[in-house]
Amino acid sequence: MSLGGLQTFSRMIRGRRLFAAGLQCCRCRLSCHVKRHYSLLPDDVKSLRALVNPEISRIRNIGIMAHIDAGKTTTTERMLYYAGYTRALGDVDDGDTVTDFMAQERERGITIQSAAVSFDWKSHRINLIDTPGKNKEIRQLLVEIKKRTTLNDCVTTGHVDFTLEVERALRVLDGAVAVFDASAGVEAQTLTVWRQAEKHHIPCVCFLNKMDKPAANLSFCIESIRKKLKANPVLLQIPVGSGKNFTGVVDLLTSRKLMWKMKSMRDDGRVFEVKALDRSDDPDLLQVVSDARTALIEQVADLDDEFAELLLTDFSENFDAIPSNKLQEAVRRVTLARKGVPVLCGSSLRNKGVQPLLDAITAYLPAPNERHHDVVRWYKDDLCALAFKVLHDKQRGPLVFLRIYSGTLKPQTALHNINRNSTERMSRLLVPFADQHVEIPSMTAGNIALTVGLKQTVTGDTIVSSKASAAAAAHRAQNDNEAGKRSRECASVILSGVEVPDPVFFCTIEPPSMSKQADLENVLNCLQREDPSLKVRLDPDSGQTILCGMGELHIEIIHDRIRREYGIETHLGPLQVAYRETVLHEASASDTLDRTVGERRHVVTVELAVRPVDITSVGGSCELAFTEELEGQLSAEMKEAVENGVHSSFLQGPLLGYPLQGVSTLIQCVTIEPGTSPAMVSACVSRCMLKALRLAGGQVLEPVMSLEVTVGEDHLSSVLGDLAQRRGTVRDIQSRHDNKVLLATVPLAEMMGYSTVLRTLTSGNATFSLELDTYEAMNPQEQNTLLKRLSGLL
Ligand SMILES: Nc1nc2c(ncn2[C@@H]2O[C@H](COP(=O)(O)OP(=O)(O)OP(=O)(O)O)[C@@H](O)[C@H]2O)c(=O)[nH]1
Repeated sequence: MSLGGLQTFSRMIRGRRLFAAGLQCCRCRLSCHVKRHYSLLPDDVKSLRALVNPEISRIRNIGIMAHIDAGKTTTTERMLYYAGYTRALGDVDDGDTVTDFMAQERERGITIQSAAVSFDWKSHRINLIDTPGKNKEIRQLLVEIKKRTTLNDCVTTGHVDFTLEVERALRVLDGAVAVFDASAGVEAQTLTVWRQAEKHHIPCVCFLNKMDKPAANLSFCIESIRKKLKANPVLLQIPVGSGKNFTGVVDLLTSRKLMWKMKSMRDDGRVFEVKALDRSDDPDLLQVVSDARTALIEQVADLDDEFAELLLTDFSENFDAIPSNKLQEAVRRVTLARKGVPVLCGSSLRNKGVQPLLDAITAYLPAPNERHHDVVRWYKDDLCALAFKVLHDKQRGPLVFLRIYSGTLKPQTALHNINRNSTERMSRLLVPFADQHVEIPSMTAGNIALTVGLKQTVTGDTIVSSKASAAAAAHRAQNDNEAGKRSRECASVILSGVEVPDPVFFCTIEPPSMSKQADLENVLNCLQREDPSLKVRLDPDSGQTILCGMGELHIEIIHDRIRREYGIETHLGPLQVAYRETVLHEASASDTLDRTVGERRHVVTVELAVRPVDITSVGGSCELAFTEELEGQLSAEMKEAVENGVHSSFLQGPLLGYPLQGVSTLIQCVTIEPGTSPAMVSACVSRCMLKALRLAGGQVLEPVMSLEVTVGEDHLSSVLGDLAQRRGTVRDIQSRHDNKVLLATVPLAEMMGYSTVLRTLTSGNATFSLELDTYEAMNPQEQNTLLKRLSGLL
């Protein structure tokens, strides 16, 4: 239907609304006035061992996104309870919920790691992948960090520390539930996660929680979804009563009242009454429901041509008579096409409205086979899975969470990891149930599995059944691509994992005694496999272990986990900014290495040139090339030795020993006497590189962050003044309601203590987030100061 057609249709239906309103819509449903009592639970808690592979169309892989304190954990707990997987209602305020299972989380009442939980609801399998909440973690961790002397003057990097956790969870979701505090509407953090979900084209359902609060406001929330999220809210329920008197909802699809008539404060809300609206109901409610239902039909018809056609052909006399299943099918299409988001309401804490939310998840969010995954088709029915989380269990070793995209996973089989080019044996296959795991004999496409025995797999790796299967998939991809743009390499059949940003901070980490060094190394290896954004390296000069992370909180959490989970008390050195280096000019150098080791003489001569390249055009990396002549002359072994020599020089710049960026190297001549070892070739190349880099003149690059500050107009000028002193550049100042949103870039090194300063400047009325934007050359004066400071002269 054309836009004009839709508008005409919309006008038509608006005209009808006055005519068809109120009683008529109730009358047509009088026949359904059967009072029923629903108990959605079997008497006993379900046996987890009864879990079997569900049909793919009945699987829902979903996540819950929410602003701090919106009620994500409480809602999850209610879902598990009503689905029959927990006997008692968990309470975040008592710290006994199922999904927050790490010790730190229990103690702090926060959700750091994504935990996956599987449960069944009305013959559907729901795999709930927890997307971690951010601001509360940051706030609580800051309180702890402030208590420590070493990190007193700290930098907070806002969302940056945790973006990867959320991205990782979103990557494997098919749908999401956005939980809002109905008295607050859309808040800043939801906005960030919502944008991330949009990037992954994830269909969503909105749940307006906390309808029991006196300040809960339905129309305000709907407006904020429309305005702030730029989404199209499709209201499916009308709340009955408000504040303390919120007792249930009217389902606009069926015009039935779902009422929770609680007998006491301890009533768990399992049983609720479902009753068709009738004339005995409050006339105001009848009117509101009638208007809202007509508006819903109108809105859905505007968004879905199939529904609009059905209305105009079969129900043109009475739009309101459209069967609820037809309306539901249309809402589903609208949701899957991301043209609208169904909105429901309830109060998880008061045990109202969660069962209809579960119904909505199964009714509107997509099954795994309704989502498009680019690479998966090349595998046909072969196994293709993505490792989206690695955890370490003291008894069982690494536990790898896999999202299976195609094929079947069975325990006691060898699996091939394309990213690591390694094959390893998976010993056991489990269904994840927070910190309980249930063993099962096989798992099919669309599911979330937990595996034991994969020791090399890292978060983000693609797992297939064998090397041959990966090659067959690559072959299919190659054949299918007529233009032949796709390479024959495995890269084309790797699922896109999570992009790992470069770490911006680092610090030394020391064990309490040298005897614990090996244990610490082992722990750091485990942690790196869990979290690819954590980098660990050895300082070649001091021999110290260096932790590199996304932000102070990131490093602090790692520090905390080493202590709690592995029992090692470590000492962190001061946090330092991860600078980079580049060169200013082109320069050439040559070098000869002539060394006799034992009986053997090694002689090699190298000539090479380095030059600066635009750091933005090469995405921060360095380039290496050989002259055409050399390409033909060098053996594969010697070529690799030369490459190793160059790459090791890229890791340590000549000025301060920071990694190089934006440097292009051309190997012009390599002459190697027979008997020379590859290690000597690498050593000579590294030495020659150092000469060339020194001749080319060094330049320090510093991480520049993009900063977003939300502040009241009264405090804007003081925030701007402070930013100027921090070498900040203001990009834009936008208005958001009564606040100003300041967008700027600022060197990370200048952000020490920013959260404290901002709090003081604005009397606590500002929030900010910080993300790595780019690396930029420092001006000569700043660079000199830095060089002096780092060499101890200042
Ligand atoms: N009044 C009211 N309070 C609620 C409701 N749901 C949750 N709460 C309360 O809100 C607070 C936060 O609830 P949580 O479930 O921890 O929220 P969360 O979104 O999981 O929090 P994070 O994981 O830290 O982001 C707790 O004190 C809950 O008791 C509700 O429906 N009504």
